[in-house]
Amino acid sequence: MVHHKEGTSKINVRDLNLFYGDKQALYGVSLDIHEKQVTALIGPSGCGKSTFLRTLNRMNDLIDGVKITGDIIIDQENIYNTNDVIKLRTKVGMVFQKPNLFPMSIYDNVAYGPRGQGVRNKRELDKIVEESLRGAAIWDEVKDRLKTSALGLSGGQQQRVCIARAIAMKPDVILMDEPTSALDPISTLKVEELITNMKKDYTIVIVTHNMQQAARISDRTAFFLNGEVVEYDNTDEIFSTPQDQRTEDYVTGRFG
Ligand SMILES: Nc1ncnc2c1ncn2[C@@H]1O[C@H](COP(=O)(O)OP(=O)(O)OP(=O)(O)O)[C@@H](O)[C@H]1O
Repeated sequence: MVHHKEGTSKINVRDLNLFYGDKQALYGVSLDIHEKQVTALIGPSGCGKSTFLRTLNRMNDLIDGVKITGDIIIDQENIYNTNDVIKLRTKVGMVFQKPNLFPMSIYDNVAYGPRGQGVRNKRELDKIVEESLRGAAIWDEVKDRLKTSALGLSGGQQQRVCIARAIAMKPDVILMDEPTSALDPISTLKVEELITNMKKDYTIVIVTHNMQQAARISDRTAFFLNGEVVEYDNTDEIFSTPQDQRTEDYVTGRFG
């Protein structure tokens, strides 16, 4: 018998199909993502991991000709039934593959979202900026240069400021699309440590090409192939005793 890790489900995906025009990219995806866990999405290039990740905060809405069927329920609410996409993206934040800070100061980057939501009080903004940078384990490195350009930081530091910028919006869920693929090994380790610490406060879904990374940091892993979820289970199970031959072939490096 398989013992599933404890956890309350935060996101329920049911029979999700996604089409880019005539081309179907996701086929009948159903899975539950658990609260305050790290869920990793793995699979070969082009299998639909990023597409799936982006459905969770409706980032695909921005692409012409996308059609989606099925349900994604977050906290009992079908996210495709709401008109308030801004609120959804506040609750479900995102960190991209390459750090994408704005050409402004570190402080202004982190304060950008809260200011947009109407926070004007300097004391309050200072507090949010400090808490967010602390939450992203970068405060000590930047506290003396908050007013300098964020683009002067190293790539690894910039990625942690991107995480701080996501945290500043007080999200429940943080989506990360290969957040360490542009980073050197030491920065990668720092971001992995950070993700591990963040799961006490956030539900994290991460796309990664790095299987060691999925094994190190995630609680659950979904293996995607050709737009389908082949297997979804506790990460330990996926890497030690996968049920499907295709999962085994992939995690042992026989293809991909
Ligand atoms: N904007 C788009 N328009 C049309 N097709 C797209 C678009 N974005 C992705 N696709 C196609 O959808 C499929 C899934 O792509 P997706 O980027 O989700 O895969 P992935 O598993 O994240 O790949 P990778 O690991 O290389 O990032 C691919 O066939 C891709 O070519």
